[in-house]
Formats: sequence, C-alpha cells, structure tokens
Amino acid sequence: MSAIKVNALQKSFTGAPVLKGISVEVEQGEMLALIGSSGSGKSTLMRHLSGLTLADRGPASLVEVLGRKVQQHGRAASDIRRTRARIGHVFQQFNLINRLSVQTNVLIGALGRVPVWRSLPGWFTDAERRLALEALELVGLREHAMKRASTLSGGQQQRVAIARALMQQAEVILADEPIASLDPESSRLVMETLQRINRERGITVIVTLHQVDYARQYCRRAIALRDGEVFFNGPISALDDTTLATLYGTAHETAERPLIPSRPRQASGLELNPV
Ligand SMILES: Nc1ncnc2c1ncn2[C@@H]1O[C@H](COP(=O)(O)OP(=O)(O)OP(=O)(O)O)[C@@H](O)[C@H]1O
Repeated sequence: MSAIKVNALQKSFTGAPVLKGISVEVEQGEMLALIGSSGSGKSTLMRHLSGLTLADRGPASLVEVLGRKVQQHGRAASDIRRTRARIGHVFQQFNLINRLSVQTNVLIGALGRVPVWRSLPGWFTDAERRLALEALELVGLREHAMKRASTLSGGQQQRVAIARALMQQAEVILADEPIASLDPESSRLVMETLQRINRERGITVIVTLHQVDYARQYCRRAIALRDGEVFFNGPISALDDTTLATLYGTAHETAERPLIPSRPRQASGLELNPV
C-alpha cells in the first residue's frame, strides 16, 4: 500500500502557482529524498501532506496518507486530526521546549494520544516514561534523558525531535531540512538515526535535503522538484551530474563539487565536501 498518494496538487499563494499539478506516491517503509533548489516547492509540498496547507480547489486534487484522505479538492478531510496523529514532523529548528528535560520533550510526543487532564508534565504514566526512554535509546541519547533540552548540541536536539516523533508512534515522518543547520558530523548522526528508524521500525520517511550527497548516501529514491513541478522521480543512482546541473540550473558540476543551494537558510547548513 502507498503510504502517501498525491494527485494533481496545485497551489498558488498570491500570484503564479508554486506547485503545478504534482502527482507522486511513496511506498510504505520507503525513505525518500525530496530535493530541488531553493524555492522549488519542497516545504510547500510537505505542508500539504499533513494538511497544514490546503491546495487550490481542483477537481482531481487529492492527498492521502496511510490510505486516509488528508485533503481533497483543496478541503481538509473531516477526520484530518486522526491522520495527523500518525504523521511525525521533524523541522530544521528542532522545536523543543528548552527549559524542559529531554525526556519530557520526548513525552510531549504522546500528547494527542493521552487525555487532556493528564497532558501536563508529571502526569505521564510509568509505561509512557519507559517508552520515552526506549525512544531515546534508539536515537542514542538515553543517558541525556534528565538534562535540560537546551544543554544539548543542535544535532542531539534534532535526535530528540526524532525520538518525540517515535513517542508519537508516527508511521510517517516528514523531515523538512532536518540537517540544514548542522555540521557534517551531526548531520551524519541525524541521517543515520532517520535511516535506523526507517529500517528497524518500518517508518516511512520523507526528508527534504539541500545536500544531494546525503540523499545519495541514505535514500534509494529521490523526487526532485523544479519550479513547482516534478523534474525527477526515480532511483537515486539515476541522478547523474547532468540531471543535477539542469535541476539546480548550474553549470555542469563534478562529483567533487556538490551542488550548493542558491538560498541557504543558514550559512552553517552549507556542505562543501561530499560526505
Ligand atoms: N505562505 C506563503 N505565502 C506566500 N508564498 C509562499 C508561502 N510559502 C511558500 N511560498 C512561496 O512558494 C515558493 C516555494 O517555497 P518553498 O518554501 O516550498 O520552497 P523550498 O523548495 O522548500 O525552498 P527552500 O529549499 O529554500 O526551503 C517560494 O516562491 C515561496 O516564496
């Protein structure tokens, strides 16, 4: 079964459409790279997958996740919250609560599944606390459970965000530029963590990446957007230099000079050497 099915997705904000009739599918258990130059529409597409953004009203427009409609004809499905509960998000900015412990940040992933009356920190059950520690074990951070989140490095905080998605029992994880602000070593650890949960838990992962070399190393398939359209959809091995040069609108690049995004969000996200 497809984990994600997108059909004829079109999105305009103010002027010309930024997504122009996107149709793609992602298989359950896949780890897929979503690539493309800055402004090509990657984040906008990701936001449509969980219904955070609604598409233009189109007769064939549809987004399904795990066999359930998220949106159709530009309207949110009535049970969108139930589907969203099965989708984990990992963002470039980590989105942790700095003053809370690492374990509590992970436990927050259980919110939405526990009754409101015990959704305050301190009201989690022993079983939930054990699950949080297991999630931290899987991302290699169990020994940091009691530390304040703010004391961890950026890469560690990103792995806490992944543990939080595990705690949520997400079946699909949408990771939007999870390594854009990290150094190469932290990036490697975060990508390995995503790969591990994909392989060991069978969680479907879609990861947007600026650095093509990370996509090559960790993903079997890539979908590349160019100016709001699917420019490439296939095995990562078919992404040759010529395709990449056309995709990024650069002169032909060699393997020694990976492509650099034209509008990086943070200078520290640039990866100048292949991994
Ligand atoms: N809320 C919004 N309002 C208006 N325009 C938007 C909005 N969100 C995105 N856009 C525009 O849609 C286009 C695609 O943006 P998007 O962020 O999806 O690109 P991206 O490929 O993720 O870029 P980057 O790699 O820099 O994150 C851009 O031109 C952007 O300015």
